[in-house]
Amino acid sequence: METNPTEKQLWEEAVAFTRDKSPGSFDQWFCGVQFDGLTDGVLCLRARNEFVRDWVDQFFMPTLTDHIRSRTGWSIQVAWTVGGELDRPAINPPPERTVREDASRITGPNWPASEDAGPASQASAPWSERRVARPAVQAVAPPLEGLNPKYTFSNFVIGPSNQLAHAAAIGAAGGGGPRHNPLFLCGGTGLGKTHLVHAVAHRVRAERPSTRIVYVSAEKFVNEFVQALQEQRMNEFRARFRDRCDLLLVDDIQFLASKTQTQEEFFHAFNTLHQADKQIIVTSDKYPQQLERMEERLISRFTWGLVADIQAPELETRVAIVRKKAQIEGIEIGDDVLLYIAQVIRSNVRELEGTLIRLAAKASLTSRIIDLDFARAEIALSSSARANEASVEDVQRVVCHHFKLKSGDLLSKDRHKSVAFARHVAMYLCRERLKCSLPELGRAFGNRDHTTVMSAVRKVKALRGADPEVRAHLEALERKLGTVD
Ligand SMILES: Nc1ncnc2c1ncn2[C@@H]1O[C@H](COP(=O)(O)OP(=O)(O)OP(=O)(O)O)[C@@H](O)[C@H]1O
Repeated sequence: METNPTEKQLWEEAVAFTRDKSPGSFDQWFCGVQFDGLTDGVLCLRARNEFVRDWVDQFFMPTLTDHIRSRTGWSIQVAWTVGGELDRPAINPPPERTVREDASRITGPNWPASEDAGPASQASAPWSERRVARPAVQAVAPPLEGLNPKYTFSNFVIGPSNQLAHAAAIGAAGGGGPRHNPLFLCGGTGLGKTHLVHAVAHRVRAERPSTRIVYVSAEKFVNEFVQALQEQRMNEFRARFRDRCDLLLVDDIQFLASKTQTQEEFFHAFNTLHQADKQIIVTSDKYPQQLERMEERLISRFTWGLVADIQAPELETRVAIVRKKAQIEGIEIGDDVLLYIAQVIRSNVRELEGTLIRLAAKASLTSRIIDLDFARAEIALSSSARANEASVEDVQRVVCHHFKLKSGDLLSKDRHKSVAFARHVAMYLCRERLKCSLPELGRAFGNRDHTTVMSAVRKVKALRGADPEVRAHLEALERKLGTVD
């Protein structure tokens, strides 16, 4: 097919732009792709086989078509032809390379080591055969944005508080045991939900590298959806979350609250994947039934598989977690100090970890060893310093983070139960800890009357005595604000 030079130029620019991001892997795949033209926003490409088409489509096309779109303003659709001779491949294959060399070339920061390159016996095959030999390329999982390399199953400490969630995650990763679909992981902040989701992704990438994994936070899902709507790229968006996905991992689903259109879109993606028996894992800070401003049909789907909760870890698990983190970070610390940290920080693993890292940093700066006296003094110091330095804004920020609200929610007119509760808690904490006057607090919380503040403070004080859940929230918040006792 003859191509207009300008269009060809656009293609070449987009190729160069995309190639820059990961030249090794790009070359590996694009020697199996040919440009057949770009007309009226339709990009015609030919792929050597379906495997190459699917891979390129999923991992390179979004960047490539985005680039053309940004240069032209066109909405780009890709039309693939599969098979036939490629007389003008996008990248010319280098004539003399061994498979092992090729594999080491595609090993970048996000790529597994070259032992994934496939059998050495292939090294003697000609490039033209090797480049389409599935094992050589299939053994390398594509990059997956946002995964923490330390969040693996082997770095996860199992205890009574999380063993169900852990076993279910192993099952969802295909590691034996029952597989539940969807798997809904829920629990308070910093208890390891994201860690388990990343661990599933790492395990699947290592064991079944051709699995197409999509990992997003619910917030990112919303943003991508809105952007796709604005730019009229819904087909592409739907393809990403429905057709080109074998494993969907969505963190913090509670973020979809009130976003009805996004919920609708997520509902359809969920159904498509579920019907095709594609694994879905969702995390949330609440049980499905407690999700507010979420469509009923979505809530009911979340309960189709397994709802596995994670509770705050018990003392033994906390000690084991601090020990594991110390090993991972290479921090020398005695058992008595481990126990002390685990005793004073009770509700949140993220905080446990933060305390350990802070102690290690301070010890190294002051050339001290981390003994019990040092740990006691430092933890007390940082607690009171945090308490003294706290301002109304700090309290509001910590409360928003704890209850997963947006920063403006506490000052808004939103009277929804969960927002109002968080607002009352924040007012209570400011009054108790910072000794602010009632009118001062009224002003700081969206110009409310001082009587509103007074009744909020009274209400929370009463609930603290009567309701263990409220007490647990307050204790967690106070620890975050600096009272570790
Ligand atoms: N059982 C565990 N073993 C080892 N590390 C853990 C465990 N549980 C939590 N962690 C660690 O605690 C930190 C917080 O965990 P994570 O981010 O997974 O929490 P989360 O439940 O997703 O919290 P949030 O709801 O705030 O996003 C991470 O560094 C994680 O590695």
